[in-house]
Amino acid sequence: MRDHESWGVSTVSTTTAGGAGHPGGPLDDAQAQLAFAIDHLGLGPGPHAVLATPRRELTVSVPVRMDDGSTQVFTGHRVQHNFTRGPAKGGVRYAPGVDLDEVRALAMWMTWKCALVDVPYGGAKGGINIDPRHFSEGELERITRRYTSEIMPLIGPDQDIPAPDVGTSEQTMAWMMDTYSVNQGRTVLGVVTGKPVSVGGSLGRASATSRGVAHITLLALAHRGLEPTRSTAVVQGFGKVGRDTARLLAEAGVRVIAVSDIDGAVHDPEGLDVHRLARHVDETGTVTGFAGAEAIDGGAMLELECDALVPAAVEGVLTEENADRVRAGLVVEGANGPTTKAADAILRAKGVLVVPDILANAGGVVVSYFEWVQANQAYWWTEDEVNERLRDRMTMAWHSVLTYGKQQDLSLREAATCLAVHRVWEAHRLRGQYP
Ligand SMILES: NC(=O)C1=CN([C@@H]2O[C@H](COP(=O)(O)OP(=O)(O)OC[C@H]3O[C@@H](n4cnc5c(N)ncnc54)[C@H](OP(=O)(O)O)[C@@H]3O)[C@@H](O)[C@H]2O)C=CC1
Ligand SMILES: O=C(O)CCC(=O)C(=O)O
Repeated sequence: MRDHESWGVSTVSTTTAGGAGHPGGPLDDAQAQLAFAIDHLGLGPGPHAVLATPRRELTVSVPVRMDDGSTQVFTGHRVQHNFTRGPAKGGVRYAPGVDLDEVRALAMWMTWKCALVDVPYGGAKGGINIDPRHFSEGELERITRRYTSEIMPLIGPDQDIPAPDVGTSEQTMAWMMDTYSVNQGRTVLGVVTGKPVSVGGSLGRASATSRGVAHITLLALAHRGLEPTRSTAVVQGFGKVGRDTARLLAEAGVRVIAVSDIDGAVHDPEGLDVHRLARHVDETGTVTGFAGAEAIDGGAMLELECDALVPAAVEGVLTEENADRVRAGLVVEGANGPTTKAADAILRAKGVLVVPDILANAGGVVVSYFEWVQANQAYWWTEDEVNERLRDRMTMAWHSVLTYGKQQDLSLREAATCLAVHRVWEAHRLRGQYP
């Protein structure tokens, strides 16, 4: 691994970095989950301080020439929470309001997620505070290339491997891979995952997160004694995760009664025709206005009676304010951090089974791992091979969380976090990295 000091990358001290974050914000919640696991596992203040603190953080200015000739300077971040089990891994987010605390929380969740599904990575996340909808394709390309250049000291196929997240795409990853490769003077396919298949992406990666979410939803429904064809689902978000989750659930026979995007929600108690809805979104850019469905408020949609509610958009949508009105039997977290700590407690008290993000949406990073393995070996698997191996990993993770939760009388979130923290700390201990 390159010496980050020699690249001028700032490091962080345990006293300043990775604190509690905004009260009630994602970092606050992530830190509370870690504190619970540390306590439950009987690990002391030393392990707690190590795991509460990102190993590296980099904040960069991204100056970019706009189409009108002006120059704008954006702020980007890359946080590596942990890389004790392997290179850091995690997505890059382009969204308004992205800040260091949000990226810190998302990076910590990546560490637990990778450990839980036992891929040999640590956790990282990156982001730029922009609304990508307000920029042309050319501007997005220039923003991406400059951001990649600025975080270059941190990333690399053995160091930190970015992937798509909210507001980024396969195309973003192709630009990142190209920028990195041009600087190295050779093509480095393994530097990012979630690339287009024609430039070293994996078959099955585009729908992998959704495939994992749908598979876990079906396992959770079965756990509750529910047949897919007698079940209903509501999906928030119709992007890379939500859209295929809705499709795959519908293909499994689940009645998807409502979906939403940032513009609003559409509802049909008889079940939406998800394929027709996807065509409508391709034509109009939004789920709203879908013929034959009732338009409803996106917030009200979260309170519809259903068997499985799948928040697959942004964090902090199930809160102290609305959790008591949730009428779903299950919440399956397609998004990262959609349920606040307060909401989690309310849902648990109501008997709602919450399948946590680090389990439910881990399919993306599982197939990112497969993509990295394939790219490093320059040998490509069939889509069926990818999907089958993904399914096995997700099933294994589900059963291990369920079993540990039952044994220890823990919620699924508590069980998943404890299992993951235990694995990460075990790696620290075996490597001799403990205070
Ligand atoms: N992509 C991946 O592989 C993985 C993603 N995740 C997580 O899944 C979540 C979604 O990511 P992804 O699908 O990639 O992101 P996308 O940017 O592809 O899609 C986000 C979707 O959420 C919608 N949205 C945004 N804000 C709201 C809101 N307030 N109410 C309802 N819908 C909203 C967007 O609407 P609109 O289309 O109108 O903009 C869009 O449909 C994030 O939490 C991400 O971290 C987790 C694991 C892997
Ligand atoms: O595919 C990856 O590497 C990470 C995806 C991601 O950002 C996530 O799981 O939250």
